[in-house]
Amino acid sequence: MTVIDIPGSKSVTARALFLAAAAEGTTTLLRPLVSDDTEGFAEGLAALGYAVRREPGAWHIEGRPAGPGAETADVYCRDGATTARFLPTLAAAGHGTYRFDASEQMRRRPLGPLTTALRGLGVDLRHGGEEGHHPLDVHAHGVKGGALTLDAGQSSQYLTALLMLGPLTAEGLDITVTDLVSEPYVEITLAMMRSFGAEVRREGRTYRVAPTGYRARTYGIEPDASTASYFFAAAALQPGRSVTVPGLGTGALQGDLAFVDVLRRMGADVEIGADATTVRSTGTLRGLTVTMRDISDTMPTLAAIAPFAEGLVRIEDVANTRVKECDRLDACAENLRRLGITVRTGPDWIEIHPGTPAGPVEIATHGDHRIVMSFAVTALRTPGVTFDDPGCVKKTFPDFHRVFDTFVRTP
Ligand SMILES: O=C(O)C1=C[C@@H](OP(=O)(O)O)[C@@H](O)[C@H](O)C1
Ligand SMILES: C=C(OP(=O)(O)O)C(=O)O
Repeated sequence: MTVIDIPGSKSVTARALFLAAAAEGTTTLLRPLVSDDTEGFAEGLAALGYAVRREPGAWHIEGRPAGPGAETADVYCRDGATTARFLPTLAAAGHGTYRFDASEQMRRRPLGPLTTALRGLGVDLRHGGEEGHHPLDVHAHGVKGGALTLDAGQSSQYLTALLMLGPLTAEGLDITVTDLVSEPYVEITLAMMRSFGAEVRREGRTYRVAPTGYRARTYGIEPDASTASYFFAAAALQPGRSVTVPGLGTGALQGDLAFVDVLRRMGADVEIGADATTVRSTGTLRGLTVTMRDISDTMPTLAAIAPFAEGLVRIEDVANTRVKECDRLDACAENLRRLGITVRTGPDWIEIHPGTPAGPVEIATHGDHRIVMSFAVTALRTPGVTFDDPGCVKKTFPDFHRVFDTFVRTP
């Protein structure tokens, strides 16, 4: 059995950075993810005037409950949607003038429901280009709070940003949600807000957040469950193999651990313990129809092993994967077809037929880390797979290729 240590969760690290920056006191984050997304977040905080000290294995953040220390700042959010959506929301609670911009792809990704909600709360927010997209100018003068309605049907990150803003408002926030994708990510947000001292409760479709502020603490970041999916899939795909990921067990915050339930339905042997998860191949991989609305970051992982299943794999309710680092439904279909696999797609679904992928093929990554990491799993049983941009894994896992190669070579 191979044991793999997976780096820290991107989602947990990003939330922890926000909460630490907003808290009273100094927070230490243990085992934060060190990657383009989270370094971009930390550098964004530093540009806003927060004191962030990064040591190997521990990041220290001095909280500023009144908001950014800088009166003006230019913040580049790189390719990270958590950075691009959470940081302008944090800055809105302070006093100053801040400009936010992001990569070309992040400029294309939507944030209109979030900017509309912030304006509804009285935030003076202007778009430098297209409405509902980066770049943004935030003229911050504190947020009074109140009630708002939000459509989070395209991204749960709008709701997460506003929930985390709630304790920093003068009167608290009531957020009523009309639609919501990726709901388990909101559960991560609620759990982490509470562990930094916030009071938040849910009544039906309404989240009520009290104006408590946050308290600093020492916080341990759990391993990234989406990253773990590549190793779980690789074990399920190869007869005789198994993998154990420590630090992700029944108490894990991240919904993406439920990817192992998909592998179990396909025939893998799965054991979720108190503090570790193990996946073993049984030599069988069945087709299935599965909704991935809650865990759509693992859609490419499943698509990449789908041809090896005995029957059709149909993945449903994943429309929002079209507005991620690339259009992931199209990118998966394009690359599977290059490998000779029959694929059909619709607005929010993909169907992958059984077949034997055949190289040599260069995978078109579209700069998307998950396309690389997913098709690296396909490559385990497909000679001749290469990538046009293998380095784009740096977004969430700069060391992916080395760690994955070691995993492949360790029996
Ligand atoms: O809140 C988060 O940390 C995330 C939420 C999800 O996004 P959407 O809510 O946009 O689906 C997920 O895809 C992303 O990788 C991280
Ligand atoms: C969609 C992703 O990232 P984000 O939305 O945080 O940029 C991802 O990591 O797959």
